[in-house]
Amino acid sequence: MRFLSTIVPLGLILMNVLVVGGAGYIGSHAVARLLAEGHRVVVFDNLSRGHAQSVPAETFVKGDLTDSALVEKTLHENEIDVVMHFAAFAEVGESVREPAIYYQNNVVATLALLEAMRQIDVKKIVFSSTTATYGQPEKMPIAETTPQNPINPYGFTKLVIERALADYAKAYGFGYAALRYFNAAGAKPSGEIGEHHDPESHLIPIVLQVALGQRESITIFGDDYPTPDGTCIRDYIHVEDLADAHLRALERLKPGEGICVNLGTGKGISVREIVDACREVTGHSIPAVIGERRPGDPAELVADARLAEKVLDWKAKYTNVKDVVATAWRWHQSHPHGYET
Ligand SMILES: NC(=O)c1ccc[n+]([C@@H]2O[C@H](COP(=O)([O-])OP(=O)(O)OC[C@H]3O[C@@H](n4cnc5c(N)ncnc54)[C@H](O)[C@@H]3O)[C@@H](O)[C@H]2O)c1
Ligand SMILES: O=c1ccn([C@@H]2O[C@H](COP(=O)(O)OP(=O)(O)O[C@H]3O[C@H](CO)[C@H](O)[C@H](O)[C@H]3O)[C@@H](O)[C@H]2O)c(=O)[nH]1
Repeated sequence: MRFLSTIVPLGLILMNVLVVGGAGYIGSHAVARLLAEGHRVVVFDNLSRGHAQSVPAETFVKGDLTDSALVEKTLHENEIDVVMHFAAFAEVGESVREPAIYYQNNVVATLALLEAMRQIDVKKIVFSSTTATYGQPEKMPIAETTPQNPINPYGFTKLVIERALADYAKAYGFGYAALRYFNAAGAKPSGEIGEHHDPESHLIPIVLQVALGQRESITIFGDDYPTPDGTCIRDYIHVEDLADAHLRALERLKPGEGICVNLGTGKGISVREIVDACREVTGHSIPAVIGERRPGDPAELVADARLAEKVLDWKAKYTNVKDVVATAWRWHQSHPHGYET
């Protein structure tokens, strides 16, 4: 007999959730939140870019998405109700240099996951999509009605899966959410878990590594963009706000329907402003040098997140970038080498 989701008072439905890529940065924060809410969680991750220490050991299954037998077994034995899918390669610059691994891991491996789900009749999924599916729109902020024209392979791979999910919803009755995150940032305020990529490519952790004395300076990739201070503008969304949106999406999945929403704060912050915020939070001078533009980088990406407010009843709680940086700084100070002891 299929283990039915437990219905507890106050209408909260507890589910069996498979978190694919749950040992990564955003996934581990979602896992912590799911467990805190009482859901039953199984983390499935090949640890290619994640850390077993970031999730409770009893929840963890090591495996690759392309190992269909293992994915099916995990779905079946744990009577999974819904999948949260974070597993992917997620670096714009790397995707330009190495598109093959992006198409393989983000497209081929995800299609294998969808097939395994179909085999076991698990048809609910929350998918990590991205702003990168929009490319460089002419108008800011970016709404969900903005055409999706990616300008780098990473964005294309995520758009392919959004389209596949829409078709799987229509043809097979999948219920899905494609959450288009803007730039994930920050860490759990307790400092227990946070961002650890090796090598690190994301702006805030790199700037904080300068403050920790692990790098001499931060290189700003281009100061000749058509933005007020010449550096790229992004919308930095706290990882705890992302986790919150996932929980809300989970409760709203319906067979045959898709929820496609932006997750951002609606505020654009330049690279220089991030460096300044890090200087203020850490009290370190953080030397910055200007370098070449990084291929594949759009000048400006800012969310119009009003649809998420309407559909998920969700709004970013962290709206001041200094508060976001402060949580990241707590994590980096307590874990200067990330999850490595
Ligand atoms: N970080 C951001 O700013 C951002 C923004 C938008 C969207 N996203 C998306 O959110 C998701 C999570 O991003 P993140 O920053 O936490 O990345 P991450 O690299 O920290 O986490 C990804 C996890 O997936 C695992 N994984 C990768 N391929 C796998 C496979 N084939 N089988 C099993 N496990 C596999 C990795 O080991 C890692 O633990 C990604 O899908 C990414 O595209 C991230
Ligand atoms: O050493 C650095 C690192 C980054 N940057 C700049 O800082 C900004 C942010 O760069 P990140 O690498 O931190 O993030 P991206 O905007 O490239 O991409 C992130 O957000 C995207 C969505 O907007 C994707 O989803 C992607 O997965 C995620 O890594 C960019 O303008 C980048 O050029 C620097 O100037 N110097």
